[in-house]
Amino acid sequence: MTDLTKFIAGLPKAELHVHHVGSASPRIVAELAARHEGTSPVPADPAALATYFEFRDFAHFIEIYLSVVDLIRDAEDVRLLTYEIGRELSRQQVRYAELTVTPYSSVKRGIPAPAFCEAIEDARTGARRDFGVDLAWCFDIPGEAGLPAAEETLRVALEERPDGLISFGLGGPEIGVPRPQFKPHFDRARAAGLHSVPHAGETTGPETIWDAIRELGAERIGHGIAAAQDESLMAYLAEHQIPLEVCPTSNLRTRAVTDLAEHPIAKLVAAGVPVSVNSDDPPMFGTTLEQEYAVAADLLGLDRAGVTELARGAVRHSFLSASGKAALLAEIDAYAAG
Ligand SMILES: O=c1[nH]cnc2c1ncn2[C@@H]1O[C@H](CO)[C@@H](O)[C@H]1O
Repeated sequence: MTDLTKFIAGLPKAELHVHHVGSASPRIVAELAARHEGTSPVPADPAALATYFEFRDFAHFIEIYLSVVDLIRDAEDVRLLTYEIGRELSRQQVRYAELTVTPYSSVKRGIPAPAFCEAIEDARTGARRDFGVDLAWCFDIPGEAGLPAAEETLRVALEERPDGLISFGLGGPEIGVPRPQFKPHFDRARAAGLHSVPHAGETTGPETIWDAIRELGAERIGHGIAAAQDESLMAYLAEHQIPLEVCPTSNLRTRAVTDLAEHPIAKLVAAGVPVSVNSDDPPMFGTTLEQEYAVAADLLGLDRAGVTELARGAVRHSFLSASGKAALLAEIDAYAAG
């Protein structure tokens, strides 16, 4: 383990772009697959999952992702999965994470919204108590399910309003899922005090990011790597300090980029675009947040001060309270000075 890797391992962190079901560890996925033996294509053997999580392209990734979503069949599955995510985050010194949760996918599979929200809130309480990790929720629309999913996601957000809910997002494929159709839903979510953080520019071009800004009022962009194709967009993101939640290994494994050496994060940073580094769906991509910091350090030529600044930036870009930000920034600074 290099000195920088050791430094990253102990560095207090915030994670802003990590998906609920996408964070299910091979052990949890295998346990759920065994519970539902014979009714799912997902292997019940953790070792076989590595092969199962190899993706031909983004559409194939979504297909595999949804096969794991099918394993989440009751509130206890939801609670177990969410609590264990807290354990894994604490192992990486993550103090705060904004977890992207897709209530529509579970409600559609028969888990009532109140039970779903109670389960994630139980896990949130447990993660804070047992692991010292503060979880917050982003409720996202699974874009491939269109307007019915948008309506239901907004209804659950506004009617259930779990304590940890802080933002409203849009995930799933971008191709064939134009962002403007969701303007009414984002308008109502923002009017209710939720932050707007849609995915855009992951698998489509800069125009999707412009739509996310102009139509959905995006305060941050999920991925947004296509901004590197549009100088005026990068200048706009830099001027208005609209951060990109960049997930380098995700982009490689879903084939959004062909080679890490070609990843546009360095171009984005050079243009002054604020970025954070995130793991997205860590077990599915064979990565961790720690590893993403190491990948970013490599791509950006960062030393200890550089990765410390990455961690500070994620805290600044987060929707933590001012006091929460101050406390975590102070902890990061104390660690870096040690
Ligand atoms: O990298 C990603 N991009 C877009 N959507 C993603 C990603 N990772 C996980 N999801 C999830 O895929 C589901 C599709 O129904 C959504 O729940 C979205 O949150």
